[in-house]
Amino acid sequence: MCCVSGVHVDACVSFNVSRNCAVAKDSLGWSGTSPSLYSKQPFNKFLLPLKALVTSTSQDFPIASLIGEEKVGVLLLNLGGPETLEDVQPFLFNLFADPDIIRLPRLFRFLQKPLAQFISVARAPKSKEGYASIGGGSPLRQITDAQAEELRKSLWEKQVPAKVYVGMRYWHPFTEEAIEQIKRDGITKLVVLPLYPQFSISTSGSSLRLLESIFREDEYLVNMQHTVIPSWYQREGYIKAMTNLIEKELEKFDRPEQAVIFFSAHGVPLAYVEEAGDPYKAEMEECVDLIMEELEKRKIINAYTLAYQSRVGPVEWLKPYTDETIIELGKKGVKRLLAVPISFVSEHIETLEEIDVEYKELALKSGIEKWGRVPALGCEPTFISDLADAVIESLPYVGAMAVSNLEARQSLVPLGSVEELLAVYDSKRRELPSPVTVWEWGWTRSAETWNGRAAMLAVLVLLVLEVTTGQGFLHQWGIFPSFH
Ligand SMILES: C=CC1=C(C)c2cc3[nH]c(cc4nc(cc5[nH]c(cc1n2)c(C)c5CCC(=O)O)C(CCC(=O)O)=C4C)c(C)c3C=C
Ligand SMILES: [Fe+2]
Repeated sequence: MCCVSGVHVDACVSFNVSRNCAVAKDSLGWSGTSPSLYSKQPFNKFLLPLKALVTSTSQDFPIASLIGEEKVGVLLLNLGGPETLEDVQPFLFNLFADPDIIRLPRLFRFLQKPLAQFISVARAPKSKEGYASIGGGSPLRQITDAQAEELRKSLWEKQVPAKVYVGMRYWHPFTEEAIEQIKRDGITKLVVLPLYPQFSISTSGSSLRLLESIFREDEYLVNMQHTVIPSWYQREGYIKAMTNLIEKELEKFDRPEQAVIFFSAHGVPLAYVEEAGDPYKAEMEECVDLIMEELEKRKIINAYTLAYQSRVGPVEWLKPYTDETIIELGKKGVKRLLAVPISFVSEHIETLEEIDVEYKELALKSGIEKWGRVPALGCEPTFISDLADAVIESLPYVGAMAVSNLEARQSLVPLGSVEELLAVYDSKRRELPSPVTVWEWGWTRSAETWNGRAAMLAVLVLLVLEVTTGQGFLHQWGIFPSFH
């Protein structure tokens, strides 16, 4: 680790990220994308000296005195997934109606729902095929419920009698449903824990934004003390749990030392990182670096790489892309590949279908002879116990003005209230270009409102015609077939 407690973290992380990319280049001989300048990201306010984060344990806190008569709740935030094939289109509608997934210029916000309807109907057949091939629906709800139950048990074993709730962003149980239950149960202290190890505007950010709007409108919630753990990829327990899984899968190879460790993260449009200040890429690179350091401590020094999967639409997403990288590695003569899904802690459609079927097939076609895949963490005990520790370590800051308070800034987990966390990235945030290009028509902010609206309505009519007839300019340009 290059970071020492007390060293200013901006400098520390940007050094770490650059070094990380250099290692990837050396070990595989191809150049990845250049590292983003992390010190320019607005969200780094919440990053803390890494050594402190990595070495923390729950034993540092007098737990009983923190809880007292309070009723503690933990709200796990997650994406949600369609449980049946009939759910697929409405699930996609909810996803594309989210301005953190498709952000239209202010002038065109009124088109968000029609556009979501259009894209969800267009995409549903392909998505349904994917969900049909993994058993007819997403396993996310079941796995997240099991994680919530294991987390509850772990907290109770650590003398924290908390209730754990699941709030999904795009499907049942919706965040609103979880909040209603939290109110019925009379929770007085709430820890908000997004189940994404790395922060992205499109995932944790979106869930927190929704939560903020719910909190703002509700008298009970406005007064409820809460804190948020926005990302936790740097925690020792998580890093060790991931490393254990990788080590175990490597042992299944005939010559483990020759397997390339292939971290595959869910992508985001490049503009999220470069224009909107999403810390996702920097956090991902640092996470991979920490796992590789832990492997090195165990004398495992395999070559490795990080690529991004699951892009939607034809705009540029984070690179290198997983499919192109697999082909590249095959050309370079790599014969053994171990895929490691890194951005999500449950099995889901993109591990079970995209990685296990599509990328495996591509790898075998590209000359890879032995393919392995690390399972998602699910209810792995080291991981669950570490999540419980993260919750316990956050308790002293529930209700405190964490971010503006020096003590909290130096705390063991990065904390902040929902409102404060969002304020930080909103302060610099510009409009996010949509991952779908249909609206990118060179409209300027100064364009006349009504001219613009009339033209966009005309486009909408064309789009509706295209969906209903299956023919038109988007099909000709291959825009629909390029959805993942
Ligand atoms: C960290 C993880 C994820 C990021 C970042 C993310 C960004 C992102 N996703 C889409 C579009 C889709 N995502 C879909 C499913 C899906 N996405 C994630 C995670 C991240 N998404 C998960 C875990 C899942 C699967 C849920 C499940 O049911 O198992 C889908 C639907 C599936 C499909 O049709 O392929 C879409 C569409 C965008 C546009 C985006 C960033 C802007
Ligand atoms: Fe996604």
